[in-house]
Amino acid sequence: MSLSATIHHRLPGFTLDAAFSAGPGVTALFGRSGAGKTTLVNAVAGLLRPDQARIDAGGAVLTDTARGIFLPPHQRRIGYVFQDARLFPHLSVSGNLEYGARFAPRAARPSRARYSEIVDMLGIGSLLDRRPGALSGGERQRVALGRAILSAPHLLLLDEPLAALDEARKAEILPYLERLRDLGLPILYVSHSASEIARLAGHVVMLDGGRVIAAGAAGDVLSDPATATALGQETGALLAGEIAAQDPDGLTRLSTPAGSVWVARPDLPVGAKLRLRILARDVMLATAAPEGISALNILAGKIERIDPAPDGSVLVRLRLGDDAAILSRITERSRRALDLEPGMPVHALLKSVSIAEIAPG
Ligand SMILES: Nc1ncnc2c1ncn2[C@@H]1O[C@H](COP(=O)(O)OP(=O)(O)OP(=O)(O)O)[C@@H](O)[C@H]1O
Repeated sequence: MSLSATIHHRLPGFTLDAAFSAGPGVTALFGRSGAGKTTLVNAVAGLLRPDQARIDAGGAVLTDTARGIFLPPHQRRIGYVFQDARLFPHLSVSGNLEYGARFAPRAARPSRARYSEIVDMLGIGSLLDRRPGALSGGERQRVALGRAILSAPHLLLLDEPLAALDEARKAEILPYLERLRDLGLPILYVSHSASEIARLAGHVVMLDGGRVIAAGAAGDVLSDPATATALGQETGALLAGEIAAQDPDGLTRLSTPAGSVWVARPDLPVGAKLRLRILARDVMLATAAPEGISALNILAGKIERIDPAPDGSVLVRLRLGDDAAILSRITERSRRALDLEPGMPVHALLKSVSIAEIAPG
């Protein structure tokens, strides 16, 4: 199942002109406030009738303005979860879930076993008799996710599902979103948070001013300097790694396409796969292999490009081996002092490396 969309829509003072596709797993829609994310998601859901558009999902044409096709929202097989759960306050949790199931076409209506499986997956079994007013924000979102999944959708649209939650509730719900992702359904996930995206998304579509400015694998988009304006201090790259060894001094060696990286020991076995996030502001550069320095993680690479960053610093993109790229944010003064140019070999000193995600399995 996949989604492909080309949408052109004019609002007073704003034009959405975007084309993108999304396959199974999470595709993050990312961009600053006012970039057009909600307008785009509403067009996919059929809540907005675009001026010109073609939107296909799993072979079905949802919108094709050239042929006068516009399926109403309830016929699109799309589950939509908003920032605020929007549960029916007068129905119990089970009433809300059953309402979702009623939207599934007869042939796809969830069985009792499927219903229980989803209730268990979201950890809401003990809440079934309660009304939404008696649930925490995180619980309400889990019920809203359950209601959406039980409608047997071909596609899930999650519009900032964690935005209204505090950090503790966010941390509580993220593992459920990971399980949801692993169901293999395409999920379009609108978020402002680079760390959520680093944790959940396989693909990223970056919007700015109603246009797609970068799209592709999360690692490629997040290390694309074009995305720095939207990401600000959160600009940083992803690096895939696998636990290679647990050293006796408490550090763990990861093998990555860029070479070995050491992190404080995560409680995981050798062979476990991880996704590391390396913020551009945490990467220093040296033109010669540094000696007498306490930094553990020093990777050799080559400068691919140098771009001015919005805050007056510069972003240096380094290629590290065939399969990895990271960004370093340095001052223009340092760039000049080191005479950095594309093509130069350099050493990257990683001041900090965080684990963005532990791959399932
Ligand atoms: N019904 C409308 N009429 C006129 N302008 C609108 C309408 N809806 C949205 N806009 C404008 O379209 C632009 C995109 O809005 P949209 O809500 O899609 O952005 P967004 O990326 O989802 O923002 P946020 O992250 O703040 O939710 C904004 O400039 C907004 O003011």
